Amino acid sequence: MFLNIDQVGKTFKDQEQGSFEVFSNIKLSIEENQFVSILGPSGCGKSTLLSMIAGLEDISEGAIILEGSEIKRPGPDRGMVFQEPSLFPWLNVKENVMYPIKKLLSKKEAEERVNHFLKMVHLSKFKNHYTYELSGGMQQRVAIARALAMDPKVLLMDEPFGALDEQTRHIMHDELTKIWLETKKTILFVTHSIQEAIKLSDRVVVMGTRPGRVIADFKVDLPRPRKRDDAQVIELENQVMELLKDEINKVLKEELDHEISH
Ligand SMILES: Nc1ncnc2c1ncn2[C@@H]1O[C@H](COP(=O)(O)OP(=O)(O)OP(=O)(O)O)[C@@H](O)[C@H]1O
Repeated sequence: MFLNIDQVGKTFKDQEQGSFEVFSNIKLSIEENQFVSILGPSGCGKSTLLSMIAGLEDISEGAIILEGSEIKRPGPDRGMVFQEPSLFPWLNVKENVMYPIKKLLSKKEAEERVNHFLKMVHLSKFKNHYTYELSGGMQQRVAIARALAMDPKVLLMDEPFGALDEQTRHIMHDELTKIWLETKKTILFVTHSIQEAIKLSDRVVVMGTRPGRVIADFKVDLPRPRKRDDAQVIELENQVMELLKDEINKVLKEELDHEISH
Protein backbone atom coordinates (compact mmCIF):
# COMPACT_ATOMS: atom_id res chain seq x y z
CA MET A 1 0.00 0.00 0.00
CA PHE A 2 1.23 3.50 -0.89
CA LEU A 3 0.44 5.19 2.44
CA ASN A 4 -0.37 2.99 5.38
CA ILE A 5 -1.62 4.40 8.67
CA ASP A 6 -1.24 1.35 10.83
CA GLN A 7 -2.98 1.29 14.22
CA VAL A 8 -1.89 4.83 14.96
CA GLY A 9 -2.60 6.55 18.26
CA LYS A 10 -1.84 9.98 19.68
CA THR A 11 -1.60 10.99 23.32
CA PHE A 12 -0.63 14.51 24.34
CA LYS A 13 1.19 14.72 27.65
CA ASP A 14 0.62 17.82 29.71
CA GLN A 15 2.34 18.50 33.05
CA GLU A 16 -0.77 20.11 34.56
CA GLN A 17 -3.58 18.01 33.09
CA GLY A 18 -1.75 14.69 32.69
CA SER A 19 -2.17 12.81 29.46
CA PHE A 20 -4.92 13.18 26.87
CA GLU A 21 -5.58 10.54 24.24
CA VAL A 22 -6.86 12.12 21.04
CA PHE A 23 -7.30 8.81 19.20
CA SER A 24 -5.96 5.27 19.09
CA ASN A 25 -5.91 2.44 16.61
CA ILE A 26 -6.51 4.53 13.47
CA LYS A 27 -6.14 2.31 10.42
CA LEU A 28 -6.22 3.71 6.89
CA SER A 29 -4.69 2.52 3.65
CA ILE A 30 -4.37 5.11 0.93
CA GLU A 31 -3.62 4.28 -2.68
CA GLU A 32 -1.29 6.29 -4.86
CA ASN A 33 -3.06 9.06 -6.86
CA GLN A 34 -6.10 8.96 -4.57
CA PHE A 35 -7.76 12.18 -3.41
CA VAL A 36 -8.94 11.45 0.13
CA SER A 37 -10.80 13.88 2.38
CA ILE A 38 -10.97 13.57 6.14
CA LEU A 39 -14.12 14.97 7.73
CA GLY A 40 -15.10 15.07 11.36
CA PRO A 41 -16.27 17.22 14.25
CA SER A 42 -13.97 19.72 15.88
CA GLY A 43 -11.39 18.07 18.11
CA CYS A 44 -11.55 14.54 16.67
CA GLY A 45 -7.89 14.81 15.66
CA LYS A 46 -7.95 15.51 11.91
CA SER A 47 -5.16 18.11 12.03
CA THR A 48 -3.17 16.02 14.50
CA LEU A 49 -3.29 13.01 12.16
CA LEU A 50 -2.19 15.16 9.20
CA SER A 51 0.67 16.64 11.27
CA MET A 52 1.78 13.12 12.19
CA ILE A 53 1.90 12.16 8.49
CA ALA A 54 3.85 15.39 7.84
CA GLY A 55 6.29 14.33 10.58
CA LEU A 56 5.53 17.45 12.62
CA GLU A 57 3.95 15.50 15.52
CA ASP A 58 5.33 12.40 17.20
CA ILE A 59 3.46 9.15 16.71
CA SER A 60 2.48 7.77 20.15
CA GLU A 61 1.40 4.30 18.93
CA GLY A 62 1.58 2.36 15.69
CA ALA A 63 3.37 3.47 12.53
CA ILE A 64 2.83 5.49 9.37
CA ILE A 65 4.51 4.02 6.32
CA LEU A 66 4.92 5.92 3.05
CA GLU A 67 6.07 3.77 0.13
CA GLY A 68 7.81 1.33 2.47
CA SER A 69 9.51 3.96 4.68
CA GLU A 70 8.37 4.67 8.20
CA ILE A 71 7.69 8.36 8.86
CA LYS A 72 9.80 9.76 11.69
CA ARG A 73 10.30 13.41 10.75
CA PRO A 74 9.33 15.99 8.08
CA GLY A 75 10.70 15.40 4.58
CA PRO A 76 10.43 16.68 1.01
CA ASP A 77 8.31 13.65 0.09
CA ARG A 78 5.38 15.32 1.92
CA GLY A 79 4.11 18.79 0.98
CA MET A 80 1.86 20.66 3.38
CA VAL A 81 -0.67 23.41 2.75
CA PHE A 82 -2.26 25.06 5.80
CA GLN A 83 -5.33 27.27 6.24
CA GLU A 84 -3.02 30.29 6.41
CA PRO A 85 -0.73 30.28 3.37
CA SER A 86 2.35 31.15 5.54
CA LEU A 87 4.28 32.80 2.72
CA PHE A 88 7.36 34.97 3.18
CA PRO A 89 6.28 38.64 2.86
CA TRP A 90 9.81 39.80 2.00
CA LEU A 91 9.96 37.51 -1.07
CA ASN A 92 7.97 37.85 -4.28
CA VAL A 93 5.70 35.10 -5.64
CA LYS A 94 8.42 33.45 -7.72
CA GLU A 95 10.94 33.51 -4.85
CA ASN A 96 8.38 32.01 -2.45
CA VAL A 97 7.75 29.05 -4.76
CA MET A 98 11.49 28.71 -5.42
CA TYR A 99 12.45 28.78 -1.74
CA PRO A 100 12.17 25.07 -0.80
CA ILE A 101 13.79 23.79 -4.01
CA LYS A 102 16.57 26.27 -4.66
CA LYS A 103 19.17 24.23 -2.79
CA LEU A 104 17.95 20.90 -4.23
CA LEU A 105 18.02 21.72 -7.94
CA SER A 106 20.21 23.61 -10.39
CA LYS A 107 19.14 27.22 -11.00
CA LYS A 108 17.81 26.34 -14.46
CA GLU A 109 15.81 23.32 -13.25
CA ALA A 110 14.39 25.27 -10.30
CA GLU A 111 13.34 28.16 -12.58
CA GLU A 112 11.67 25.75 -15.00
CA ARG A 113 9.81 24.03 -12.22
CA VAL A 114 8.65 27.29 -10.65
CA ASN A 115 7.42 28.58 -14.02
CA HIS A 116 5.59 25.30 -14.66
CA PHE A 117 3.68 25.38 -11.37
CA LEU A 118 2.98 29.12 -11.47
CA LYS A 119 1.41 28.52 -14.87
CA MET A 120 -0.62 25.63 -13.44
CA VAL A 121 -2.09 27.88 -10.72
CA HIS A 122 -2.54 30.77 -13.20
CA LEU A 123 -0.15 33.14 -11.48
CA SER A 124 2.57 33.57 -14.12
CA LYS A 125 1.60 37.22 -14.57
CA PHE A 126 2.04 37.87 -10.86
CA LYS A 127 5.42 36.22 -10.35
CA ASN A 128 7.16 39.49 -9.48
CA HIS A 129 4.45 40.67 -7.08
CA TYR A 130 4.90 40.52 -3.33
CA THR A 131 2.46 38.17 -1.64
CA TYR A 132 0.76 40.97 0.34
CA GLU A 133 -0.31 42.42 -3.01
CA LEU A 134 -2.39 39.29 -3.70
CA SER A 135 -5.91 38.24 -2.62
CA GLY A 136 -6.37 35.36 -0.14
CA GLY A 137 -7.24 32.93 -2.94
CA MET A 138 -4.15 33.93 -4.93
CA GLN A 139 -1.93 33.55 -1.86
CA GLN A 140 -3.31 30.05 -1.31
CA ARG A 141 -2.52 29.24 -4.97
CA VAL A 142 1.09 30.34 -4.33
CA ALA A 143 1.19 27.99 -1.31
CA ILE A 144 -0.13 25.12 -3.47
CA ALA A 145 2.44 25.86 -6.20
CA ARG A 146 5.21 25.93 -3.57
CA ALA A 147 4.14 22.55 -2.15
CA LEU A 148 3.84 21.00 -5.64
CA ALA A 149 7.22 22.39 -6.76
CA MET A 150 8.92 20.02 -4.29
CA ASP A 151 7.28 17.15 -6.19
CA PRO A 152 6.13 15.45 -2.98
CA LYS A 153 4.71 11.93 -2.96
CA VAL A 154 1.76 13.19 -0.92
CA LEU A 155 0.14 16.59 -0.66
CA LEU A 156 -1.29 17.21 2.82
CA MET A 157 -3.90 19.97 2.95
CA ASP A 158 -5.30 21.18 6.28
CA GLU A 159 -8.49 23.17 5.66
CA PRO A 160 -6.70 25.10 2.91
CA PHE A 161 -9.81 27.02 1.82
CA GLY A 162 -11.32 27.51 5.29
CA ALA A 163 -10.44 31.21 5.47
CA LEU A 164 -11.70 32.12 1.99
CA ASP A 165 -15.06 33.61 1.06
CA GLU A 166 -17.58 31.24 -0.50
CA GLN A 167 -17.21 32.43 -4.09
CA THR A 168 -13.40 32.15 -3.98
CA ARG A 169 -13.69 28.74 -2.34
CA HIS A 170 -15.77 27.44 -5.28
CA ILE A 171 -13.18 28.78 -7.73
CA MET A 172 -10.42 27.08 -5.71
CA HIS A 173 -12.33 23.78 -5.81
CA ASP A 174 -12.35 23.90 -9.59
CA GLU A 175 -8.67 24.89 -9.64
CA LEU A 176 -7.66 22.06 -7.30
CA THR A 177 -9.70 19.53 -9.28
CA LYS A 178 -7.85 20.60 -12.45
CA ILE A 179 -4.48 20.43 -10.67
CA TRP A 180 -5.26 16.97 -9.33
CA LEU A 181 -6.40 15.71 -12.77
CA GLU A 182 -3.17 17.07 -14.26
CA THR A 183 -0.71 15.88 -11.60
CA LYS A 184 -2.58 12.90 -10.12
CA LYS A 185 -0.88 13.61 -6.78
CA THR A 186 -1.99 11.63 -3.77
CA ILE A 187 -3.87 14.21 -1.70
CA LEU A 188 -5.06 14.08 1.91
CA PHE A 189 -7.44 16.93 2.53
CA VAL A 190 -8.82 17.87 5.95
CA THR A 191 -12.06 19.82 5.94
CA HIS A 192 -15.17 20.66 7.97
CA SER A 193 -17.28 20.89 4.85
CA ILE A 194 -19.21 17.86 3.65
CA GLN A 195 -19.91 19.60 0.31
CA GLU A 196 -16.22 20.34 -0.20
CA ALA A 197 -15.19 16.76 0.61
CA ILE A 198 -17.72 15.22 -1.78
CA LYS A 199 -17.03 17.72 -4.55
CA LEU A 200 -13.29 17.06 -4.52
CA SER A 201 -12.51 13.52 -3.39
CA ASP A 202 -12.39 9.92 -4.53
CA ARG A 203 -12.95 8.89 -0.98
CA VAL A 204 -14.31 10.56 2.17
CA VAL A 205 -13.13 9.26 5.54
CA VAL A 206 -15.43 10.32 8.37
CA MET A 207 -14.03 10.53 11.89
CA GLY A 208 -15.94 10.57 15.15
CA THR A 209 -14.80 11.95 18.47
CA ARG A 210 -14.40 11.15 22.20
CA PRO A 211 -12.44 9.04 21.40
CA GLY A 212 -11.31 10.01 17.89
CA ARG A 213 -11.91 7.14 15.46
CA VAL A 214 -12.85 6.37 11.87
CA ILE A 215 -16.61 5.85 11.69
CA ALA A 216 -17.10 5.59 7.93
CA ASP A 217 -15.26 5.46 4.66
CA PHE A 218 -17.22 6.49 1.54
CA LYS A 219 -16.17 5.94 -2.05
CA VAL A 220 -17.20 8.88 -4.29
CA ASP A 221 -17.42 7.32 -7.70
CA LEU A 222 -18.90 10.27 -9.60
CA PRO A 223 -17.53 12.02 -12.70
CA ARG A 224 -15.74 15.38 -12.31
CA PRO A 225 -16.41 18.27 -12.33
CA ARG A 226 -19.19 17.61 -9.82
CA LYS A 227 -22.20 19.87 -9.63
CA ARG A 228 -23.70 20.86 -6.29
CA ASP A 229 -27.25 20.15 -7.48
CA ASP A 230 -26.50 16.68 -8.85
CA ALA A 231 -28.92 14.18 -7.26
CA GLN A 232 -26.15 11.67 -6.40
CA VAL A 233 -24.03 14.40 -4.78
CA ILE A 234 -26.99 15.50 -2.63
CA GLU A 235 -27.80 11.89 -1.68
CA LEU A 236 -24.22 11.30 -0.54
CA GLU A 237 -24.15 14.60 1.38
CA ASN A 238 -27.28 13.57 3.26
CA GLN A 239 -25.78 10.18 4.16
CA VAL A 240 -22.62 11.79 5.56
CA MET A 241 -24.62 14.52 7.36
CA GLU A 242 -26.75 11.88 9.08
CA LEU A 243 -23.60 10.14 10.32
CA LEU A 244 -21.92 13.31 11.52
CA LYS A 245 -24.98 14.79 13.24
CA ASP A 246 -24.67 12.67 16.38
CA GLU A 247 -20.93 13.31 16.63
CA ILE A 248 -21.31 17.08 16.27
CA ASN A 249 -24.15 17.10 18.83
CA LYS A 250 -21.91 15.19 21.23
CA VAL A 251 -19.22 17.91 20.97
CA LEU A 252 -21.75 20.75 21.31
CA LYS A 253 -23.32 19.13 24.39
CA GLU A 254 -19.93 18.68 26.08
CA GLU A 255 -18.99 22.29 25.35
CA LEU A 256 -22.32 23.49 26.75
CA ASP A 257 -21.98 21.33 29.89
CA HIS A 258 -18.45 22.71 30.34
CA GLU A 259 -19.74 26.32 30.08
CA ILE A 260 -22.51 25.66 32.61
CA SER A 261 -20.16 24.02 35.15
CA HIS A 262 -17.65 26.92 34.96
N1 LIG B 1 -0.08 20.38 21.19
C1 LIG B 1 -1.18 19.94 21.81
N2 LIG B 1 -1.17 19.71 23.15
C2 LIG B 1 -2.26 19.25 23.77
N3 LIG B 1 -3.45 18.97 23.15
C3 LIG B 1 -3.51 19.19 21.83
C4 LIG B 1 -2.39 19.70 21.08
N4 LIG B 1 -2.76 19.80 19.77
C5 LIG B 1 -4.06 19.39 19.71
N5 LIG B 1 -4.50 19.03 20.93
C6 LIG B 1 -5.84 18.52 21.26
O1 LIG B 1 -6.06 17.37 20.47
C7 LIG B 1 -7.43 17.31 20.04
C8 LIG B 1 -7.46 17.17 18.53
O2 LIG B 1 -7.03 18.40 17.95
P1 LIG B 1 -7.03 18.61 16.37
O3 LIG B 1 -6.67 20.04 16.12
O4 LIG B 1 -6.23 17.57 15.72
O5 LIG B 1 -8.57 18.37 16.03
P2 LIG B 1 -9.34 18.68 14.68
O6 LIG B 1 -10.24 17.53 14.43
O7 LIG B 1 -8.39 19.04 13.60
O8 LIG B 1 -10.17 19.96 15.12
P3 LIG B 1 -10.66 21.21 14.26
O9 LIG B 1 -11.62 20.66 13.27
O10 LIG B 1 -11.35 22.08 15.26
O11 LIG B 1 -9.47 21.85 13.64
C9 LIG B 1 -8.10 18.57 20.57
O12 LIG B 1 -8.80 18.24 21.74
C10 LIG B 1 -6.95 19.49 20.85
O13 LIG B 1 -7.25 20.36 21.93
